[in-house]
Amino acid sequence: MTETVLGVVGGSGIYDLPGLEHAEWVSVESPWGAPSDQVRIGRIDGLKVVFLPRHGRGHVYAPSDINYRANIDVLKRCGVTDLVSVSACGSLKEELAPGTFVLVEQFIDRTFAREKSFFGAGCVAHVSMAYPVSPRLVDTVEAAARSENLTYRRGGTYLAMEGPQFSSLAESHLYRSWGCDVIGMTNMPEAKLAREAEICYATVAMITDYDSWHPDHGEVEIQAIIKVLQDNAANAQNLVARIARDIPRIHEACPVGSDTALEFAIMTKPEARDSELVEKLRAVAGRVL
Ligand SMILES: CSC[C@H]1O[C@H](OP(=O)(O)O)[C@H](O)[C@@H]1O
Ligand SMILES: Nc1ncnc2[nH]cnc12
Repeated sequence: MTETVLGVVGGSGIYDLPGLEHAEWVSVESPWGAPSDQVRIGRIDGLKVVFLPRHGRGHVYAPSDINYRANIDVLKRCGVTDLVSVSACGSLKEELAPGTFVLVEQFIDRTFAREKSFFGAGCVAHVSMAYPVSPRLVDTVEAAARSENLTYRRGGTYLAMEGPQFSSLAESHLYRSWGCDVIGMTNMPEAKLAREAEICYATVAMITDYDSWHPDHGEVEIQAIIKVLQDNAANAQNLVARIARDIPRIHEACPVGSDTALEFAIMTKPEARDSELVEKLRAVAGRVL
């Protein structure tokens, strides 16, 4: 029996979580380097909540500069079982207007300049990413979105691009032709690393703009994005608080195996493993090492 610990990664515009009781900023060290910031640890209705601002307070890190491995490692060290990412995203569909919350189901990873795995030479592992989000966690997020009267849609594919520049018109049309629904720069490799760390993951994509494809909306403009983010920050924070109040206090087994992803994933024989890497893996993979 494992007690639920809710992790929240706050994206652009979300640098704190008001409503956390007994909250304090805590430094957590990681063998994977420096995380984006200290974590804010507190309680909501008795539940332990661990918040990490993805870009750091003051928005210090660009998407390619975020140390995703350190971030997931410190969340794991804090006991996080279930992680909700709150992310600003562009819309690739007419019906997903700015202000809509999309509960993402799938990802296409087009990032190319990031460390994407905790594993590698000396300890090789392959986990499944067929179902990257945890449906049970999304159930909780959806119920919370409904209770908060948010405009939301469950399902959708998130295209992760490298950035930091926004897409060209041709790229925007290409991603639409692939059937993608939203576009952002951060949820990969975050979702992959959460899976390797056996943490259930869900993404709340807050639509801030129509990317560059929409004939009536023109190019993406950061001022317009910031305005939508400011208008929606309270909604996002209320949503997280509701999730924290409603999520079951005992972590329920994930139907797609997020919390047991490493069970048979490690290929390298124990005697062939690199002891330094094994030591670094202690928090994320200690259960199976
Ligand atoms: C502020 S627009 C671009 C920026 O916003 C998104 O970040 P996050 O997912 O952390 O909310 C997007 O991925 C870009 O990093
Ligand atoms: N159009 C867009 N492309 C990539 N990331 C975004 N974040 C918010 N809007 C975005």
